[in-house]
Amino acid sequence: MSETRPPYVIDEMISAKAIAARVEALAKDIHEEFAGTEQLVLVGLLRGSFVFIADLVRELDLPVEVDFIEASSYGNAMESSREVRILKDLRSGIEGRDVLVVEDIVDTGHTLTHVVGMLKSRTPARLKTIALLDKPTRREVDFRADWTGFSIPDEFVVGYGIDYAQRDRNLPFIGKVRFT
Ligand SMILES: O=P(O)(O)OC[C@H]1O[C@H](OP(=O)(O)OP(=O)(O)O)[C@H](O)[C@@H]1O
Ligand SMILES: Nc1nc2[nH]cnc2c(=O)[nH]1
Repeated sequence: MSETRPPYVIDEMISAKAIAARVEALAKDIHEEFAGTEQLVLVGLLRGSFVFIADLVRELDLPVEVDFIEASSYGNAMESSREVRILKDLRSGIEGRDVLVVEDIVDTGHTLTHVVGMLKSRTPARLKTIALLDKPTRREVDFRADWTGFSIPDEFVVGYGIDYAQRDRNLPFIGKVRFT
């Protein structure tokens, strides 16, 4: 789909080392919050969170179940459609259970607002959210994750699971896209 992507370079914004240190610290917070929970359900939002959840879960010394929802609102574009489509739902029921939704980035806030609303209607015991990145200046709806890795400026970012038109998810760092 290269026709949707003009030429660009990627400038590193957050190094792989800084991400690893932050994920380790976040895992300590999660551990404190959910210590004693019988089995925490980690819900990763595909596709962007797959790297973050993989690193986070390996830092958690808790009984966890891992499940996924696939949500999409950007397609191959750089602007949100504001219409969140659920392409894949959870396999497990979450009624009466503790749930942590794991997201890569909160931008307009539409994706997590939609997903949290949907999951709350299933009456979990506790539902919390964690996002690696937050772009607070872009918010269009009132949403705040319970834990955030890094607050970043209004730049279009890629790497560590996050794509530009399905590319660059495999970069080990977070970088900003700069058109050339
Ligand atoms: O706060 P918002 O403006 O709603 O944006 C955040 C969402 O946008 C991206 O998803 P995308 O729709 O690109 O799907 P993907 O995760 O499969 O790349 C990202 O992974 C978040 O889920
Ligand atoms: N790739 C990418 N997807 C997003 N979705 C919402 N914000 C962003 C961003 O900065 N980069």
